Amino acid sequence: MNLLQALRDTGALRTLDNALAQSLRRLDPATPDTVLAAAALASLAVANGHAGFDPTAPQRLAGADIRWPAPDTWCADLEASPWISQPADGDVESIPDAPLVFEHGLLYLRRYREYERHLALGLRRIGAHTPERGDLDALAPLFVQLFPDARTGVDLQALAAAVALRHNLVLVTGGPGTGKTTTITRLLALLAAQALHAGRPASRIALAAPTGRAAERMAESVRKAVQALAAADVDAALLTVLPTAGTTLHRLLGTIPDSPRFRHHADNPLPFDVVVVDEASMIDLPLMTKLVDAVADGARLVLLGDPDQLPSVEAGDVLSGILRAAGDGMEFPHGDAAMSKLLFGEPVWQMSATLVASEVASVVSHDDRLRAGGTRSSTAHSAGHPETSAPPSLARHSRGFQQTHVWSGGNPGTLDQAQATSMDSRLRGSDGGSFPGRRIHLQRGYRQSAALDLAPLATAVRKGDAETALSLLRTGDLAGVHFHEGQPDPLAAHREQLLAHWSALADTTDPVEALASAGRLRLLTAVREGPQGARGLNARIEELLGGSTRRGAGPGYFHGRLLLITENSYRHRLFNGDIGICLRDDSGALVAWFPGDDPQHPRPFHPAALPAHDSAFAMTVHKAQGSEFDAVLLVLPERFNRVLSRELVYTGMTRARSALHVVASAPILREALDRHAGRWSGLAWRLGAVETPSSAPVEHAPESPPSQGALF
Ligand SMILES: Nc1ncnc2c1ncn2[C@@H]1O[C@H](COP(=O)(O)OP(=O)(O)OP(=O)(O)O)[C@@H](O)[C@H]1O
Repeated sequence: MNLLQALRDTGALRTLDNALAQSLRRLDPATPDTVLAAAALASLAVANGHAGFDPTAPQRLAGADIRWPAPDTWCADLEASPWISQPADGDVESIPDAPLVFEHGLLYLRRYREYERHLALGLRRIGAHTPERGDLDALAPLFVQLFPDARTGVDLQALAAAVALRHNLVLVTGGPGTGKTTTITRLLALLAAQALHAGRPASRIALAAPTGRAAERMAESVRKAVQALAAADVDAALLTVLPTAGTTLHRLLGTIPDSPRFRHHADNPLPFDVVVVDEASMIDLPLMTKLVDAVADGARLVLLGDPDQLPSVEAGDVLSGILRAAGDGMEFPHGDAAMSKLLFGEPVWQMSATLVASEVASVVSHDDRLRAGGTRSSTAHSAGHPETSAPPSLARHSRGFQQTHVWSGGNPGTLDQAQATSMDSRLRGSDGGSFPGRRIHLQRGYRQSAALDLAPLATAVRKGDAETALSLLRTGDLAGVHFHEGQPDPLAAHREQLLAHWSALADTTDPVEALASAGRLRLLTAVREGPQGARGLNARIEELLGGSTRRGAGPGYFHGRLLLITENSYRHRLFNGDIGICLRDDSGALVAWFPGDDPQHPRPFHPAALPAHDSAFAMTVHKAQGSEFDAVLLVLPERFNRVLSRELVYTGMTRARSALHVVASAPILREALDRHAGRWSGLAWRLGAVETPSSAPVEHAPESPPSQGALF
C-alpha cells in the first residue's frame, strides 16, 4: 500500500491535508507518493502547532504502525520535486509557484515558511536599531530609587531594565509573579525620565496581550505597580505619562472585517515608540509576524512571557524560537562602563562577579526552598549538578564557581580580579550571536501567598521531575495544594462543594458581583472530549444545576450559567477565551454579561446574539491561558492522550491563586511530565541559533496509542 493511503487509513489526515495531496496529484499524476504524503503531513503539522514537518521523525505526527520511508530517500524525493522549492538562503523569498518549501530539514507550506522568514527579518530590523542612550548619569538617582537592590548584586529585574534601556528588542521571561510587569513599569518610568531630561515628548506606549483577559490583567498589574511607585515617592510627572489600559493584539493592530489583514502593517506602522506585549507564549506565528511587521522603525518591542507555559495553539511556538536565539543578557553590559556604572555603580570587572554571584545566590535560594519543603538535599545542586534549577544558560554560568568566596559567603565583592576576569570571558561567550534581541529570565517569585505554596511543585513539573511532583502532592505538605489520586470524577468526589459554589453564583443579580465571583473557581481539563473533558463535564454540571436549582429554566441558558466565548468577534468586541455569566434581569429576561474595559461596567448581550460559545464551568487549560482563578481543579484524563505534556500541567497549575486541586492518576501524571509540548520550527535557526529542527524541544512519542478526536 502506498504511504498516502496508509496515512488516510489511520484517520490521521484531515480533509484539508488530503485535498492538498490530491490536488498535487491531479496537477501532475507523476508526483511520487512520498511527496504527496509529505505535503499532506506538512499541512497536518500546521494544524498541530508546528511551523513545518520533519520527515526524519514522522511518527511524532502520525501513525504508530506506518512503515515510513527511510529518511534519506524521503528527503531525496522532496529535493527532486518541482512542487518543492529550496531557497539558497533563509532570508530570500521562496519561489511563489512552488506550494512547498524544504529548508533546514523542515518541509513547510510556503505561506508558513514565508511567515517565519518575514518574522526573522522583522525581529532583526527592530533589534538592529540601538536606542539613544541619553544621559545615564542623570538617570542614576531614579534607577537606584527604582531598583534599590541592584547595587547589592541580586537584582535581575534591574538587569532587565538596563538591558531594555540599551536594546530595542527585549524579552523578559519568568514564571508567575517573578515581577515581569513590575519591572517593565519601572522601565517605562525610566524612559519617561529620559525623555524629560532630553526635553523630548514622552514615549507613546502600548500595552497589549493576545486575549482580552490577559490584557486586562496586565493593565491591572501596571496600575498596581504605578501606585507602588507613587507610594515610594517617584516623581508624579513620570507616572502620569504611563499607560493605565491594555488592549488585545487584534485591537492594537486594527482588524479589518472579513480579512486576515490588519490596518497597521509595515506601510502604516503602529503609532507607538514602545510596544509591550504580555503572555507572548500564546502568540502564534502569523500574529507575531503581523505584530513585528507593524512595529515602527526605531520603536521598542518588549515581550513578556513564561517560556514554560504551553505554546500557542496555532502554529508557531514563536517565543521559544526567539528565546533560543536571543542571548541571555548575562553578558550585558560588558565593555559599557557607563551602563555598568548605572547598574552597579562599579567598574566592569566587578560587575561580572556580581552577576555570577547573583545567579549562584538564586540557585541557592531555590534549593533552600526545596529543602524547606523537605524534598531533597541541596548538595548536588550547589555543586553544579546538571539538575540545577536555573535555566540551562544561567546554570552554565553558575557551574564551576561554587568554590569561590561567592559561594561560601554570597558576597559579590570578595572575588579577586583574576577570578572575575575568567568569569567575564565565560559570560562574554554567552552573547546572542548575530541576533540583536536580548532576553532576561527573572527567577525570584515575589507573589508570596500564605494560602498557596505552589513554587516547589511548579518547579518539579517544569523540570519533568515526576517523582518529586508526586511526592510533594502525596505528602500534602504544600499549603493549598490537594491531590485527589484515584478519584477521576470531580463531580462525584466534590459534588456538594462544587454545586454550592455554582449555585451561589446565581444568588446575585448584580453582574459586577457575579463576574467577580465567577473567577473564584474553575475546573480545568486537559482535553475537551471524553469523561474528563470540558464538554462532558459542562453538560453534567448544567444538568446538575438545572436539576437541583433551576428547574423550569428554558433550554440552554439559565440564571447563573457561565459562558466561554470560543471565537473572535470584532463586531461584539468579544474574543476567544472571554468569560461571562447569564443573569435574569428585573423583567425576567436572561442577559449575558461580559467584562468591559472598566470592570465596574460590564457589557450586556442577548444570549442568542452571542458569537460561538460554550459553558465555562469547566474549560480546557488551553482556553485558560492568560487567566487566573482563586481555586483550580486540574483534571487529567484517565487514559493517555497526546495533548498531555509538562507544559500543559504547569500552565494548568499556575492558573491557581489560592488553592489547587489535582485530579489525576500517578501513571498519567508521569506520562504527562515525560513529554514536552515543543514544536517543529525553523525560527531559532533563522535568527542565528545553532541547531537542527530536531534539536529543538519536541514531544516524546507516546508509549500508548493516542486517542482520537478533537482535543481542544
Ligand atoms: N522587586 C520586587 N520587590 C517586591 N515585590 C515585588 C518585586 N517585583 C514584583 N513584586 C511584587 O510581586 C507581585 C507580582 O509582580 P508582577 O505582577 O510584576 O509579576 P509578573 O511576573 O508580571 O506576574 P504574572 O506572570 O502573573 O503576570 C506584585 O505584587 C509585585 O508588587
